[in-house]
Amino acid sequence: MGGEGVGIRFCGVTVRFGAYTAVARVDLEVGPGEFVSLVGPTGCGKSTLLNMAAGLLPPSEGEVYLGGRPLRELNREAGYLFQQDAIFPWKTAMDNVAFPLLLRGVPLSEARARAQAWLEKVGLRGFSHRYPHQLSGGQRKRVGLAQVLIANPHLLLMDEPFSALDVQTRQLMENELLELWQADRKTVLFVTHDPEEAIALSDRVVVLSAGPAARPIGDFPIPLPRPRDVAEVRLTPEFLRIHREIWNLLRGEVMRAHAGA
Ligand SMILES: Nc1ncnc2c1ncn2[C@@H]1O[C@H](COP(=O)(O)OP(=O)(O)OP(=O)(O)O)[C@@H](O)[C@H]1O
Repeated sequence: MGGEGVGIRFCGVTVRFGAYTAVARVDLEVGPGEFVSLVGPTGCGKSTLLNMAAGLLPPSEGEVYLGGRPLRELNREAGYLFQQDAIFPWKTAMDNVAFPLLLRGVPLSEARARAQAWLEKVGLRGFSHRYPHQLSGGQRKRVGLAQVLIANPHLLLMDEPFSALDVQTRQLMENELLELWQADRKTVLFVTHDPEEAIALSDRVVVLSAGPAARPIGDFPIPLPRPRDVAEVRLTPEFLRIHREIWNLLRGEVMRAHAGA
């Protein structure tokens, strides 16, 4: 697969839901091929920003640019992975992964061959004929990842994709994601409430303030060497230093969010 990442930029973006201002005057840029995580207290607007990047939600004010062009419709260069599984229960793993290709008119036999290759890349060789209910949570997540990546998106939007998994499975999936990402450097915007996950994965971690009118209040470069093992990197002094800095900023916002809830 080819396809480097495409950059995305939020420029003075404000989103209102009726009288409620969710995010206000957000300026945020994710460069081509960069892996950026958004962390912030619950309800601060992380999913709102992802939905804008997906072109599902227009800003009330400001503009979102995709590769330098204003994004005014559904973002067809983006692949979206949610916390909940979005795979079809009535299709096998193979047909779930082949589905985006069939939508594009790729013939069935070719789509299935490419789906099989992707199932192997995400560690599901031998599981292609299973239905989602015959797979574990981690395996279903792998099917979802293959289904998104087979469409070769230039931008990956991930909304707490691994938060429902147990710790070991989650770390395996995080390492696999990093490996796949290193292979062709798609742009990634990753939402998580967990600063440790954000630091272990990212090139930069952006901290959002509590809502209403949330906005970025910290932007931390993560100079940890790659390739990374997400479990091992957490034990390094550099990781702990960055974690302390981010948590010092985040803690106050988490408390503000709870006080306002
Ligand atoms: N369609 C909507 N109508 C009204 N309010 C909304 C809508 N979507 C989101 N909101 C509000 O906007 C704010 C931001 O929501 P969003 O889902 O982006 O937060 P989040 O940071 O992703 O939260 P969490 O970490 O809990 O998933 C919240 O207060 C939410 O209640």
